[in-house]
Parts: sequence; structure tokens; C-alpha cells
Amino acid sequence: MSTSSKSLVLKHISVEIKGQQILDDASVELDEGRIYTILGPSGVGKTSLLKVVAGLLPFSSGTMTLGGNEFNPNEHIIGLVPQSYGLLPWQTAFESVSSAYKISHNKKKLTAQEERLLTQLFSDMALMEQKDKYPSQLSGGQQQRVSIARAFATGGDFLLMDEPFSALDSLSREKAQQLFLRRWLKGPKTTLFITHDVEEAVFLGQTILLMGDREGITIEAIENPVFDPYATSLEIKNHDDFYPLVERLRKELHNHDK
Ligand SMILES: Nc1ncnc2c1ncn2[C@@H]1O[C@H](COP(=O)(O)OP(=O)(O)OP(=O)(O)O)[C@@H](O)[C@H]1O
Repeated sequence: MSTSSKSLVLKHISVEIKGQQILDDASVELDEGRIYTILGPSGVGKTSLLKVVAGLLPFSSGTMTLGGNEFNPNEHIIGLVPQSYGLLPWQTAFESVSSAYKISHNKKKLTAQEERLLTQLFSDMALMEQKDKYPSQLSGGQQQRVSIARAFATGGDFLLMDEPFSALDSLSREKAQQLFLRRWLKGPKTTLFITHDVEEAVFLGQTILLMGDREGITIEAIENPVFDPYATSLEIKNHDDFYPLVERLRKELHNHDK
């Protein structure tokens, strides 16, 4: 894999909380503007890795660099999509997205053009009819799409997604995956996407990171030959390489889980 000028490189990252080793010697290189899906057994440290990149979890040793310079997450705008939507009950969908935009862009009021851009984002996420609804009036899939719209609205170069679609039924999930890819294509950000679903990892990941724990964390980067953000999930599933790759990943995950 070639190292792009803005690669985010984590080297020998270890995290300790109260004497307990949470992440042990993890190294990975993330090229700019690619989607990386992360698979790995429960408890291996996927969320911890994401939190390190987000600056929410300090590491005790190792280095994190962007384009060769020290990377301090607090100096960057990073879009985060948690598993549990994270919407405030008193904000409508549009208020939620526009307030995230205003905070990250240090603005008090939206200009007419910014209002149009955010409206386009709602349209891209198939949320136009939900703009003025509160979270309690939205389905899980709609809430999660608002959460994704909010992460896109913050701008910035990084998007961190922690099992964002795990609570959705399969139809809502496929719709959310497709809408996410369409929007991502408009401005590809370096994306880390944790999932427990092997097929989702193959559908969404340009590179699939397989995490294991063998005398320290291992992260195997697998280039995905079937990745095609323009294709539907059915087209991807019909690709000759799709099921062999899914099978291989399932086997490797099973081996790591022993
Ligand atoms: N705040 C914390 N205090 C103590 N231990 C923690 C803390 N956060 C995580 N851990 C431990 O660190 C390890 C890695 O947790 P992490 O949540 O990163 O794993 P994961 O791979 O995301 O798991 P899952 O797939 O189940 O969500 C686990 O053993 C977990 O119990």
C-alpha cells in the first residue's frame, strides 16, 4: 500500500486504564480519504482504537502522526457517529445538524448558502420529511441517518463510526449503508467504521482491518477487491469474489476468537 502524504499512522499504541492493558502495541496506517472497516472479536479493542484517534482516550506509549507530523486529535474536527445515535431530545433533526455545523465552524447563525448546503445534506440522507421532527418522532434508522448527517456537517477530514447500523433492521441498514456511501462520495473522508457484520465490512470497506490479539494487537489490512461505492448491495453480493472473501473473513475471525 502506498503511503499518501496525509496518512494517519499509529505506531505501537498502548493504552492502560487503572493498570489494565486496554490496547497493547497496536499499529496501523490509514491513507487519506479511504474507508476502513474494522472487524475483530468482542473486547479486542476496536472502540478503544477509535477513541484514541478521536482523542477521547489517551495512550500510554506509541506515536500517532499525520503526514509525518505529530497528530493531536484536539486540533482537528472529527465527525463521530456512535452506536446510540446521540441525539438530544429537545432538538429537531435540523437543529441537531445545524448546531453541530455552527459549533465546528464557530458560527452563531447560518448564511442562506449554508442553510442550502445543510438542506442538501438532508436530501442526500433521505430525511427531507423528517427535518423538523424530534428524536422521539423518528424511527431508529432515521435517527441514525440524522446522526450521520451531523457527522458530515461538522466537516473535518475524519469520520469515526462505531457500529452505527447495528440496531437497524436489515432493510433500514441497507438503505443507511447506501446513503452513507453516496454522501461519502461527494467528499471522501478518511473513515474508520467498526462493525460486527462481515458482509457490511465487505460492502463498505475499501480496506478491511481485521483485529486480533496475539501477544499484542495485530491489525491485518485486507484490500477489498469488491468495493464499489457506485454499486448496490445486490450487485456487490453477486460479485464472484464477494462470498469467498466473506468466508475467509469469518474463518479468520473465528480463529482470532479462540
Ligand atoms: N473504561 C474502561 N475501563 C476498563 N476497561 C475498559 C474500559 N474500556 C474498555 N475496557 C476494556 O478494554 C478492552 C477493549 O474494549 P473495547 O470496547 O475497545 O473492545 P471492542 O473490540 O470494541 O469490543 P466490542 O466488540 O465488544 O464492542 C475490553 O477488555 C474492555 O473490557
